[in-house]
Amino acid sequence: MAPTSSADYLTQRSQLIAQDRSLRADNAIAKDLSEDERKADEILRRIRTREAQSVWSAENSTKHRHGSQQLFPGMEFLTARETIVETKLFDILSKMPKGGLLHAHLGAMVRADVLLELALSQPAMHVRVPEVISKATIDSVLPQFRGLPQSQWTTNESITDPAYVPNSWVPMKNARDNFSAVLGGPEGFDRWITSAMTINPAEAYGTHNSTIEIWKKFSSTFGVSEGLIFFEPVLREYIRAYFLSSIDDGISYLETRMLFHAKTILDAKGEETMDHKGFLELYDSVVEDVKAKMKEEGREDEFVGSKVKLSTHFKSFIQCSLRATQIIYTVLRILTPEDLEWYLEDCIEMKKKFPHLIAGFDFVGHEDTLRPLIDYAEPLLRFVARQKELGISIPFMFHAGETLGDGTMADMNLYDAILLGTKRIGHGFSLIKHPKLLEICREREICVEVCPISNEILRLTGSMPMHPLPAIMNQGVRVALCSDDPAIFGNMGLSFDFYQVFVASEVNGLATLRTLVWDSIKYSSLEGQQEEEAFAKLERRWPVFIRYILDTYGKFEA
Ligand SMILES: O=c1[nH]cnc2c1ncn2[C@@H]1O[C@H](CO)[C@@H](O)[C@H]1O
Repeated sequence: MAPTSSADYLTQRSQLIAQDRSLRADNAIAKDLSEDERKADEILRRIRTREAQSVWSAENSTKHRHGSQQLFPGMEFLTARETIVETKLFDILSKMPKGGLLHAHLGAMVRADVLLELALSQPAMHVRVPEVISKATIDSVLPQFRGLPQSQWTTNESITDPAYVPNSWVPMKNARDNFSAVLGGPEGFDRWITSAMTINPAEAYGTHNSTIEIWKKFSSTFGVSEGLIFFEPVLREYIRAYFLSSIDDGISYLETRMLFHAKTILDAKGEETMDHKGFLELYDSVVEDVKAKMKEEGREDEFVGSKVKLSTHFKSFIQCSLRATQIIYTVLRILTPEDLEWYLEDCIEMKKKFPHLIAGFDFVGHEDTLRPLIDYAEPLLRFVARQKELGISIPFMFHAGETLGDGTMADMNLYDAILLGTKRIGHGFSLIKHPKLLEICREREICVEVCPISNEILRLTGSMPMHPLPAIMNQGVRVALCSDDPAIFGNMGLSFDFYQVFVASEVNGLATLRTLVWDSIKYSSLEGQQEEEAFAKLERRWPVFIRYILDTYGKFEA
């Protein structure tokens, strides 16, 4: 009905806004904030408004060094990063307990400098290149690393000496120590390797500014880092560093995608003997180590999955089945459907051996250019039937719709993911184009693992204000924010992704943050007592976070 007075108009306006937002997951929580949370919400909003002016406005743009010439909230992350870390809002978000990280690729979870240090401590680690490294080749030639068996260790000195024999192995430490002074010496070596394992703003926003081009660079980083990571002594410390740095950012539960494409990993002797079972044992033992360390430090609330104390005779059985499920078994979408069979069988075997560790199954790799899900429908349907027979459950957690396409193979993956019964959707960037799928996701609570910074760096969006996330959230689809490949993008932890999302929408408030955090546990693989434990830990930590906001910023930002 047309409004009859200005009071009536305002009432109708409020109703219309409320209706429009009624589907949002944070809607109920927004009405249910405690007094302290309401104050914290006001502070957050005020800081956001002030920093939009004091930090992210045109007046500051001249200070700005790389990439885009303009500053604005939610702008290109690689250009904005050093500014973000100085803001009050970032300080607050970095203190927030984040819940779970549900979309993360193991091969890209530890900072390049930390990985380099871990690898350098191993005398077995060698490097080789197809050409001598010089000013002319350093920008195009990529190194290959490998932990060699002792019988194959070399005493070669340098990969920058003109006498270097192409493709011969050089101990990594020698290659670094003797890296030519013209190329910056040992620090030049570190810079070279780091830039081969990360994406910089000149690439993302200049030379590789399209999804196809940036994916070439992105894929090449994995080729360099895998030789450093997948060597048992490094891998063990790498996983530990991944857990501890995540915990430091307030992440208390990790559901990690591990690529099981290679059938073996190098053991401590440099031999290819560590099979998938060996890898899962190693992962498990690091989980236990980290849990023990957190317990020792009285920080059990910061990491989920500690063994539950039970006094019944079921104790040992229940302890064993109650540890956190943590690994999503992934393969590359280059496999033929025939080759996939071996992996599906292997995945079932691993699930039987490590019921607490295997949380799901997924395909990885560039959706725009590699095989679509429909190619695998038959073996996947048999896989589901096999699980029923065996009484086990390995839900699909498919990457789907990580694309700008409309009706393309990658976009169509969304239909297959949903028909195949996916529990969550990885990325779902193109989901917003599909009204029926949005409705299904909302009704079946298929949570979308949204990776905002990844999407921006891989050029699906120019900046956060252009990202479909607000539209997805307004449609009532459940979301978990995720970092995807932070070692490559520089968005370590989850604080950066939360930051970019929070500044890019005026609707977002404390209730949004709370909902995203709680949903990251609700839509994780945690169930029953473990899920309750995770929520209980969050309930204890959240008020400490709210107190921090009030105590640190309450006076100044009132
Ligand atoms: O966002 C992504 N979409 C699809 N595949 C990915 C993404 N991030 C990483 N990988 C793929 O995962 C493997 C390492 O586990 C790499 O092959 C990489 O291409």
